[in-house]
This record gives sequence, C-alpha cells and structure tokens, in this order.
Amino acid sequence: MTTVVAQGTFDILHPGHVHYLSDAASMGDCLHVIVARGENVTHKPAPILSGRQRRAMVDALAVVDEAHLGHPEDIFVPIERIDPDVIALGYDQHHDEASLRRALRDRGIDCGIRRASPRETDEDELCSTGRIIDRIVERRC
Ligand SMILES: Cc1cc2nc3c(=O)[nH]c(=O)nc-3n(C[C@H](O)[C@H](O)[C@H](O)COP(=O)(O)O)c2cc1C
Ligand SMILES: Nc1ncnc2c1ncn2[C@@H]1O[C@H](COP(=O)(O)OP(=O)(O)OP(=O)(O)O)[C@@H](O)[C@H]1O
Repeated sequence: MTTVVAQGTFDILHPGHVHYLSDAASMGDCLHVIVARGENVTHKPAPILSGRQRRAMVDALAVVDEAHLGHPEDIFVPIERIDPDVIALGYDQHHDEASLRRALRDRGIDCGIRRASPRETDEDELCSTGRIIDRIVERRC
C-alpha cells in the first residue's frame, strides 16, 4: 500500500489542479491532500475561498482519498500523522526539494519526493486561479 501526499492552495478548482491530483494519485494506492491555510499562502495573493470550502471541494474529487486542512504553524505535523511513502510536488511549486528532503530527514520522516507533470492546456482552458480571477475582473467589473 503506497500512500501519497499532495498539497497546495486549490483556490477555485480548475483542470490543472485535477491533473496534478490525478498524477499524484497514479504514484500510489491512496492519495491524501493537504490544503494550505490561507494565512500560510504568502507567495501570492491570499485565497478568495475559505480553507473549509477549499478542503471540501478537493475532498469531493474521485482521485482523492482524503483532504485535510493544513496545520497553521508546522507543515510537518500532518505529514507525521499521514506517514506517506511519497510527497508529490506540483510541477511548478516553489519548494526546494533538497531542503525539504533535509527537513524530512531531521524530523525522522522516511519518504520520497516526486514531481507531478504539467498539463498540456487547450487554448480555451484557463488553468490558473490567478488568470481566472483576472478574467472575472475584466469581464464582470
Ligand atoms: C510537504 C508539505 C506539507 C505542507 N503542509 C502544509 C500545512 O500543513 N499547512 C499549510 O498551511 N501549508 C502547508 N504546506 C504549504 C502549502 O501547501 C504551500 O506552500 C503553498 O502555500 C501552496 O502553494 P501553491 O498553491 O502555490 O502550490 C505544505 C507544503 C509542503 C511541501
Ligand atoms: N496547468 C497545470 N498543470 C499541472 N499542474 C497544475 C496546473 N495548474 C496548477 N497545477 C498544480 O496545482 C498546484 C496547486 O495549484 P494552485 O492552488 O497554486 O493554483 P494555481 O492555479 O497554480 O494558482 P495561481 O495561478 O494563482 O498561481 C500548483 O502548484 C500546480 O503544481
């Protein structure tokens, strides 16, 4: 039984998220997803939707076995609880694999790190939360 963990903000779901989570699910038998707390999303604008709503939407996807709202202070607490075999990072996620590997080793967590693939996007698809919001502003405001 191979347990995989994926994580992200998942604000306003789009096909890029579904691709990432399907790819992560294909790396094992059971997929857990950690949904970032709004206060910890510091590298881009804060999410529009609440953590509770983002978690519920991710949890409803068929490829996801269980979605968890992330820990507010220590990102390794849910990892210790889930005890995954693999952490699947999104293709463009900013996390540095070497430092993540070191932090996992320091905490005594034995798991691999893999990268998901990017999705080939059709011209009529918007696979970015930021771009979906830009289009809403452009067309409705
Ligand atoms: C292994 C791992 C575990 C994480 N666990 C949490 C967590 O418990 N709580 C949280 O708020 N963020 C957690 N994060 C951080 C966010 O998911 C991530 O840094 C970010 O804010 C979402 O980025 P993205 O939506 O741009 O991909 C974790 C990140 C990693 C790599
Ligand atoms: N087109 C895509 N192909 C594959 N994975 C994707 C794609 N779009 C998003 N993802 C994955 O889903 C993860 C979580 O997405 P996130 O919540 O950061 O949304 P986003 O749409 O990338 O946000 P934004 O466009 O506002 O930066 C991303 O880090 C990325 O790895």
